[in-house]
Amino acid sequence: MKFVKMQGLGNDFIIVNDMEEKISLIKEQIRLLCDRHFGIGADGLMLVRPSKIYDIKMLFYNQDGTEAAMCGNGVRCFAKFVYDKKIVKKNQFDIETKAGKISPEIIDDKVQVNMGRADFNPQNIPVDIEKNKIMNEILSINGKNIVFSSVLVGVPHTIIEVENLERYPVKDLGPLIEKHRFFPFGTNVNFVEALDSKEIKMVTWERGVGLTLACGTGACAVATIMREKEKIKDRVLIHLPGGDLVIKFVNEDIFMLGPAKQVYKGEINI
Ligand SMILES: N[C@@H](CCC[C@H](N)C(=O)O)C(=O)O
Repeated sequence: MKFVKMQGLGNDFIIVNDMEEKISLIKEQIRLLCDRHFGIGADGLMLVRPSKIYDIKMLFYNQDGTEAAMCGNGVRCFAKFVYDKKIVKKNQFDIETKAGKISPEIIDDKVQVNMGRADFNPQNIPVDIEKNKIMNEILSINGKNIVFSSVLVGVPHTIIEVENLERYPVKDLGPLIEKHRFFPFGTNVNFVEALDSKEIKMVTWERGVGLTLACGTGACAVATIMREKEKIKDRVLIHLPGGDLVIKFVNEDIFMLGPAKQVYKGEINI
C-alpha cells in the first residue's frame, strides 16, 4: 500500500489515496499502521475517496482504529495532499466528511478551513446531562470536582480551564474524563489556560489517541467556549505544544488557519 505521512503542528497522519489503492482496512490494521514501534506511526489515518456531493471525501480513523467524524489538523493535511497531488485542481474546495461539509482554502504553505458551526446541543455532542447547554457543569473524579463545558465541533470536545497548565495533572485526568459516564461516545478533553483576551494556551487529551501535540477541532472548541464565556472576541491565537493556530469567527462560522506539511512518502505491506 502506498501512503504519505503528513503533520499539522505535530499531529501526524497517514494518508492513503484510496481512489488508487482501493483497500479496505480493518480496525486492527489501522491500529498496526499507526503503531509507532510496529507500524508507520501516526495519531490517525485518512482515506481519500471520491464524493458524489462535494469535490472529495475524507474518512478519518484514530490511532486506536476507531472512526471519528472529523479532524481539524487532519483536514488541513488532507486538503494539502489532494491539492498538491492535483486530485482536486482548485485552491478552495469542499470536502465531504462524516461531520458534513468542510471547506478548506490553500494559502501558500498554510491551510485555512471553514469548519462550520459549533453545536451546543447536549444530545448531539452527546453529553448525558439534561440541560440546554453544557457550560460550567461539574464532574467528580477521585473526589475532585472539575468544572467543564462541552461542545461538538464535528467531534465531541470538553473544555476545562486551569490556572497553570504545566502543573495540572493532564495525563492522569485526561483518560478518566474521556471515558466518564457523562459522555456516552467518549470525549476529547482540552485543558486550557487563558493568557489574555487574544491568546490561549491549551493541551488536548484526544479520544482514541491520548496526549497529542495539537488538536484542530479542539482549538475551535476552546475558542467557541471562551467566546461564549466572553473571555475572547472574534479572533484568538492558540498556543499548542506543537505550534500555533489562529481561530476566528465570521458570524457563527469557525475559521482555522494553520500549517500542513508532508513528512515523507512510502510503501508498506499490509
Ligand atoms: N486530532 C484531531 C481530532 C481527531 C479526532 C478525535 N481524536 C476524536 O476521536 O474525536 C483534530 O486535530 O481535530
